[in-house]
Amino acid sequence: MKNINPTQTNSWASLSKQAKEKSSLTIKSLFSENKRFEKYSIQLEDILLDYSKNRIDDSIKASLFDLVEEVNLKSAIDAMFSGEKINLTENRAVLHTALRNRSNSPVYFEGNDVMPDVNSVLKQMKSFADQVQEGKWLGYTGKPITSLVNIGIGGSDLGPVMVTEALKPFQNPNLEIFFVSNVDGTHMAETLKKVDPETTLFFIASKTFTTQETMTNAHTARDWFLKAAKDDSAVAKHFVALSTNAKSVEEFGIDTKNMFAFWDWVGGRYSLWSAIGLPIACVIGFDNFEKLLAGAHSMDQHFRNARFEENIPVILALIGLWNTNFLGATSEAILPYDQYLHRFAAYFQQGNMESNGKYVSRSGEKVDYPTGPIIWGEPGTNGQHAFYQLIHQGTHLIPCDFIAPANSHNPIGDHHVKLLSNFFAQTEALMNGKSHDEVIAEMEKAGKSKEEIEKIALHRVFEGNRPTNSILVKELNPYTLGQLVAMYEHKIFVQGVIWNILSFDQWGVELGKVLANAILPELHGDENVSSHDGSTNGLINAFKAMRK
Ligand SMILES: O=P(O)(O)OC[C@H]1O[C@@](O)(CO)[C@@H](O)[C@@H]1O
Repeated sequence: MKNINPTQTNSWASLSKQAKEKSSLTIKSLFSENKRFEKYSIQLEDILLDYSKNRIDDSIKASLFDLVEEVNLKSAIDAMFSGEKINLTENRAVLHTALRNRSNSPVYFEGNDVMPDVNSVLKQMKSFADQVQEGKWLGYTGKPITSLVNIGIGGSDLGPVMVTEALKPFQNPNLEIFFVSNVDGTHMAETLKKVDPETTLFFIASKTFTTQETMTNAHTARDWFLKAAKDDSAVAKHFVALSTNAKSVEEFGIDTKNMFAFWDWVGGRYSLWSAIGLPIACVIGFDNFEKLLAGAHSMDQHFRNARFEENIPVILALIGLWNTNFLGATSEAILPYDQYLHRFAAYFQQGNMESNGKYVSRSGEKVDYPTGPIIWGEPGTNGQHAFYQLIHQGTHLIPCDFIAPANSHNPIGDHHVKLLSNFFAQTEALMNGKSHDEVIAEMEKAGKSKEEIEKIALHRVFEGNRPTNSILVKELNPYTLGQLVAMYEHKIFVQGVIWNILSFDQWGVELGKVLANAILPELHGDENVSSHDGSTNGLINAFKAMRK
């Protein structure tokens, strides 16, 4: 992959120039051109992306596509899919796409086709998931497993949480799944209240099998379990490991035949497609897990083969880049109008911010342009009653992705059309706003006095011109969810390439862990500490005083 500073490209210069010259460009005015919706929307199978409500005209769009040519995106895509070690600082390949390579065509890493190993783990996962689904995986007292508890954090938690919540309609009604991630004892304590050791299966999910939170929770779960089972041999029936680290799995006391492996070329935040997805497969069934993989594979094929001008992840990446680097947005909101997707934004907080929250470029220099945005969001319509005030009338530009299924799994009464009426209305309102004249006319029509109009009309004006993408999916199911997740994964990849940063390591999470390990022993005992700055010393000593 080439090492190109994007700001040195001709297209970046053109985009900068256009951003200045077209600063008064309004989205609304762009719709005077007919067929804008047709030109600025794209459909892939059952997913429609409408990106017409953005401050982008044909010449800006052309320059954005010139940019991906200048940064040689095609060779970057090929490098990733062909197993090159593009994760330079960890000297690893990035091949989560191989996990869902339903074509089974060879994928080479260091000269070896990884597909036989991928398929072998999938076969092991299927066998296990089928037993759990059919009530054939029995606990130490001979009862079928009914409660699944995933113990993991970050990419070993967020993906399985998001997917099992999103696909709740596909869950086996005889099974219940719980997730423990925080080292806060409350998370484990509250979960253990809900499960029975005789019928509970624990998934210890950790790529490294060293993460403090996960190992602490795993030991606590095992102690809790053995208090009831009283026999170490029972652990094998109630604990499985999802990891790349067989040695540490064995040291924990899990038989490696109960270990589901994955590989260093799978990043934690890209691992739900791997053995980390075993709890997903157990609760929705392996057939549905395969549909999830198939959806992601379909998006992979689209991403690899579609012309950039008709490439959904590339389009989303370029719109995000325009908003971030030329319109000054610092965050992006993901607003799913589907309650089942209530953890979707949280998932891509890690996916996006742990990938592109970087300030050093591939060449080791500090970048002088914004990189990864802050990702946040909540389901609609709840967000409308919480933070849409700021999105509509705040001082920040907040590009939003609205996502909704055309069909609900719960078609009760007129709920769904009400939900979707809000979905459509919000992007319309964010684009068109409401002018001062419109407000005055509205208030006059309502019989408001001149004084009242003068007093509050300005507060009721909506500037509009706030950019949004709308993503309409026929139905949220394993296949379309797989497509949506892969779509955002590739958007993030494309932006990392353009920003010339390394999207697949995460050195930024290390310092806090190291300092916490140094502080931990200081929290025991009564003596005051003085080894830190005044604030940290003061806080630690106050903590210790409060505990007496
Ligand atoms: O799966 P594991 O090795 O326990 O890591 C958990 C999470 O911790 C990190 O913050 C890396 O330390 C995330 O990247 C990762 O998903």
